[in-house]
Order: sequence, then C-alpha cells, then structure tokens
Amino acid sequence: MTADIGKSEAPAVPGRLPLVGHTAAMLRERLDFTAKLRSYGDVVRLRLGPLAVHFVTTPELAYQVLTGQTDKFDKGILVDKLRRAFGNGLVSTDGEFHRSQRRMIQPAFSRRALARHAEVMTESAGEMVDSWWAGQELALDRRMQDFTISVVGRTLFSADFGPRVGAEIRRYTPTLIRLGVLRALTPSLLSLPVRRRFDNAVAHVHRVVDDVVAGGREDRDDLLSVLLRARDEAGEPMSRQQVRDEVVTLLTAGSETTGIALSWLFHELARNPGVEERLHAEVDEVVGRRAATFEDVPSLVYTQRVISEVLRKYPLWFLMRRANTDVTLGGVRIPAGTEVGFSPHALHHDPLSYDAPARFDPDRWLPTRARSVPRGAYVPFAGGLHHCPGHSYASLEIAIAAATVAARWRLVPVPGKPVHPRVVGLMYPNRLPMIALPRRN
Ligand code: HEM
Repeated sequence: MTADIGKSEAPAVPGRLPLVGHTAAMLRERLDFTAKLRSYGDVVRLRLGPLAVHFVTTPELAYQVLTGQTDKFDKGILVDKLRRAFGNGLVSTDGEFHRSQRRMIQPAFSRRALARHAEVMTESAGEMVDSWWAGQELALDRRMQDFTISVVGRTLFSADFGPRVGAEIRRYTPTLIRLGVLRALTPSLLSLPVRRRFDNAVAHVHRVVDDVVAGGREDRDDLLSVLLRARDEAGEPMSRQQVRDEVVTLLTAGSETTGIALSWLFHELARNPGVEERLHAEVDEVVGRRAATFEDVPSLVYTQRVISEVLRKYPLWFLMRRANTDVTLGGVRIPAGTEVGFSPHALHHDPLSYDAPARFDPDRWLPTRARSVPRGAYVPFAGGLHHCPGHSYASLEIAIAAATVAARWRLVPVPGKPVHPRVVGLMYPNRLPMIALPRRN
C-alpha cells in the first residue's frame, strides 16, 4: 500500500554474532560475503561491531547512492578512519570545503594538462622497459607501484621528487589502507599494537611529504605550485598542513589503484593468450617498438577494452557513504546519520548484470554489448560528487604503460607461484612474479 512505501525495514543479514556483529564473517569470507548479500534483499542490514550499516545490493540503488542522490550522502566511516592519514584532503572532506578544493585541483586533470602529463608517462614507461633484460624475473606488482608513484610524483608535484619519497609511500600506503579498512570494520575493537602500526605508517608518510611540500615552489607548472599559490577569499594561503593533506591524498589515491590495475592487466594477459595476441597485434600496428604516446591512445581501441575489463574484475571491495538526511532507498527509509555501504566488486560480478562474470572478456565492452550493462553495475571510479577526479589520468597512464611494455616484452608467470587476490579494500595480488621475454616483432 502506498502509505507504507518508504517505511519498510530492510531484512537483517543472518549470522550476526554478539559484540562483533558480522565483522568476523565479512573478514573471513571477504568477496564471498559481499557477493551473497543480494540474495537477502535489495537493501540489507548489517552490524560491524556496534555500528549499524545498510548495504545496497542492486546496481540501481548503488547508482542512487553515488550519483542519483549524491548530495544526500557524505563520506562514511571508512573515510573517518582514514582521516588521520589523509587529514582534510579531497578524499576525506565533504560540502563546500570539498567543492572548493576539488575546483582548485581539477585543472591538473584537464585535457591540456593530461597531454603534458602523458609526456612524463611515456618517458617513464620507456625508461622502465629499457631497464629490463631478457629472462629477468620481475616482482611485477612492485615494479608497477614504483612506476605509478614516480609518475604521480613527477607529473603533479615536482620535477625532483626523489626515490626516497617513492619508496616510503610504497612501503607504508598498503598498511594505511589495510589498517584503515580494519578499523572501519571493527570500530573500537582493534588492539593497541595495530593502532601503533597505523600511526607509525601515518608518521612516515607525513614526514616524507612534509619534505616535498617544504621543497615546493610557487613558480612551477605543477599541482604543488597551484596549491602553494592558492588564496582563499580573505587572501590567505592554504596552510602547510592542508597542502600536505592534499599531496598525501593524491600520491596514495593516484598510485596504489593504478599500479594494481596494471599488475592485474599483465596477469590476465598471461592467462588469456587470445587476448594477449590481439593486444600485441594492435600495439604492433599502432605503436611499433617505441614507447606509446598520448596521440596513440585513441587508436588503442582493443587495449582500452582490456583496461575496462581489468577495472571491472579488480575494483574496490566496498565503499561507504553516510546519509546526511533521511532518504528512501528501494522502499526502505534510511534515517540521517546511517552508514550505507555497497560493493563495487559484487556489482561488477553480478550474473544479473554480466554474462559469465568470472570470465575475462574484454569484448563485453564492445559498444553493442556494453549498452546492456545496467547503470550502477560498472562503478570502478564511483560517481557523483566524489567521482574519482583522476579517472582520465589513470586510464591514460595504464594505456601508455601497457602498450609500452607490450611493444617490447611478453610477461609470463613464474611456474609454481600461484597468484590470487588479497582483498583489503583494494584487491592486491598476493605476489606477482613474472619473467620478461623479448618480443620479436
Ligand atoms: C585505476 C585507477 C583508479 C581507480 C580504480 C580509482 C578509484 C577511485 C574511486 C572508486 C574513488 C571514490 C572513492 C569514494 O567514493 O569513497 C576515487 C576517488 C578519488 N581518486 Fe581515484 N582512482 C584511480 C586513480 C586515481 C588517480 C590517478 C588519482 C590522482 C592522481 C586519483 C585521485 C582520487 C581522489 C583525489 C579521490 C577523492 C575524490 C573526492 O572524494 O572528491 N585516483 N578513486
């Protein structure tokens, strides 16, 4: 009856334990846990420790949370727990402050800026593939992280962003993300040593980034200069701490995700010889044996489908928002202040949205087939007010790096070392040893 619309209660997910709620099951089962939530309802209730969470499980409701009703949601508990690390950086703020910081950062991702960044991406990718030798065993996940950190550092922050900064960021960011997610899932249950490890990682990252900010100049053509030059309405510059928070946010958000995507891309190429062959043929035709450039990317049509498929298969495990007003989702009334979660991974693997979702099938992104994917079912870069500002930058960087590697090398797995995802918010490979074999083309 219409009078009841918006008033029904979401079903509770079975298996809630005293004190810990669903946290133990979620941490034990990870992707399987979030995948099965749709079988309990379109909106379901969970307990993470003492915290009540509504989880939406359909593409349309995820679309509503992200985009359709974006202004009714702020960042949620996940970001609260990461705020110690990212302070008031873009990723952890809302409202007018977030909007004005975003406006300031946006020009670093304009088409003109991207064309400039691409030169660094091409050069860095070229240097990377030149440094490999035939038969070399590469810890590919680490190589890709080194590459993406160095590219973000060189494009956005400073020409002389040194290797020490990269090494420290690479070393401590996974800890920040892993422990940030753990703290969100187990509010107040974490032991002191875990908190100390988190604080220690934060302190290291802050220290190196403080050095980057201290060495920054206002007269350069990079984002750090833009941040240092910025003045508010009263003519005041941004505090050093605010600049630091933005730099930490962009360095970590911009490198970890892109490095993981590149890692999985080469893993999938090695497992799918037909896909690898088509990608190699395209790269041979468009790029030849040189490093790929900005101008090549529009012609790398198949490579771009491969990238879309990597981002489908290996997205974030889950995201959280918090309702800032009473909202109705799927007929369920959700009071202001409620945490609302959803899983990009579950949405990207839902058989109601994708044929054979476990299969790596770049051709599902052919325009004729892609049209049948429901809105909200493909959200690698989220959506709405907090839509990833680096999405074009990331797609460009992945295309340039993938094509530059593929122009020269075939990467094959090291036998006897199985690779599987380690899910800690992001989907890291547990390891990714690969051998570089020269391509004869
Ligand atoms: C494959 C690569 C990438 C993926 C999959 C990715 C994914 C995402 C997602 C899902 C969000 C939304 C998080 C949320 O709503 O809680 C996000 C936000 C963000 N991303 Fe990315 N990202 C990538 C690359 C980048 C790059 C290259 C940069 C910058 C250089 C970047 C900077 C950011 C920032 C600053 C935010 C926060 C935006 C806001 O809250 O307004 N990301 N990203």
